[in-house]
Amino acid sequence: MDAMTVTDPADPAFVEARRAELAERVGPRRYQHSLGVADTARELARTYGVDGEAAYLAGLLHDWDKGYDDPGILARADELGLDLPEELRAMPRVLHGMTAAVALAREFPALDPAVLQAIARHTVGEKAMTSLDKVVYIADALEPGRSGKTVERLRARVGEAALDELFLDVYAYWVRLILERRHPLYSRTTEIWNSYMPVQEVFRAAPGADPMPYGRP
Ligand SMILES: Nc1ncnc2c1ncn2[C@@H]1O[C@H](COP(=O)(O)OP(=O)(O)O)[C@@H](O)[C@H]1O
Repeated sequence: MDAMTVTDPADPAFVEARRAELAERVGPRRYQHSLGVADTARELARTYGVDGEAAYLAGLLHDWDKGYDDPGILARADELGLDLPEELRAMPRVLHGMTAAVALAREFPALDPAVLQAIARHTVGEKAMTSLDKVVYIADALEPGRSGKTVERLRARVGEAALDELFLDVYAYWVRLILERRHPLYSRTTEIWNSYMPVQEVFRAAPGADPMPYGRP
């Protein structure tokens, strides 16, 4: 029997079947990246008390739809019935996680919704990310194939920093990269970032203080 015909996630052969299929869906570099994200997600899961097998599977499948080019991913989104705002239609590179989650749910209905959600959220994130979502998001940036000083500094924080802190550090790193590359930034990114910020303490001046202490020439 062809290994790829194993479609039940409860079957121990399911992961191997999807690995084989992924190797045909994406190029060799992207396949290696996916294996790296899967392994890194499993390690992060162990460190931060998350389900390791769910993390591995979400990491393995996060780039399931990365083989499509820009017109291809838009056609895929339409075929899957995703209702995309104009802004996202103009940013086809951010769509592959969202389409993958919907496509995988359709093809493998028994797949854990928590795994699908982590896949959907791995590119632009979301408010109220679960620990599994965060682990996959971080693993995407820190897998062994990624290099650079900032990546190394972030990697060194694994296990030292709390998961929430590490997630925000990686998120901030990605946003900086997008700005440095002069790429457009998805408008919800600010809203998502702000949702993780603590409520700011409001500074109140003493009664009778100069109302414009910083504004006077
Ligand atoms: N908030 C964002 N706004 C706009 N583009 C983004 C945002 N986050 C990620 N991207 C871009 O989406 C693309 C895919 O990112 P990602 O899914 O993290 O990579 P990969 O799937 O290759 O591991 C990249 O070009 C990245 O810069």
